[in-house]
Amino acid sequence: MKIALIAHDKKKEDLIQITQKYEAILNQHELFATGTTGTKIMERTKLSIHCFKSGPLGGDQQIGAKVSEGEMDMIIFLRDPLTAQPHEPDVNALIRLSDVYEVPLATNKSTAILLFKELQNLAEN
Ligand SMILES: O=C(CO)COP(=O)(O)O
Repeated sequence: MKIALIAHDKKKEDLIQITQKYEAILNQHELFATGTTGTKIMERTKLSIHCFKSGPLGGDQQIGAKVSEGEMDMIIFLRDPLTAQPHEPDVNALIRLSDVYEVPLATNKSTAILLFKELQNLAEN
């Protein structure tokens, strides 16, 4: 599967920790990320990730373009609901496109873990 990993700054540590925990299963998939998120995950895991631009510089839109082309199967987007983002329209556009194309998208850690567990189930069965 093609999986996008994105986290706002205050959620990056959470995303790093769950990617570490599920590294073995994520390693079997093709990973994408916004720039800073992907770089930080690669620093702390052995995962190989294709990094797009940083979110505020268009990375969310690049991932949205992949969704619209049928080139993204799952998105983990740990949003910070308590901090205003300068690129809020881009964030909303990506979430909207994931609904348009029915791409599973997790916006918090609990849902992300459920999706990663499902990846494990799919690999075992
Ligand atoms: O802002 C983001 C998503 O909206 C994340 O971008 P970075 O991974 O570049 O910090």
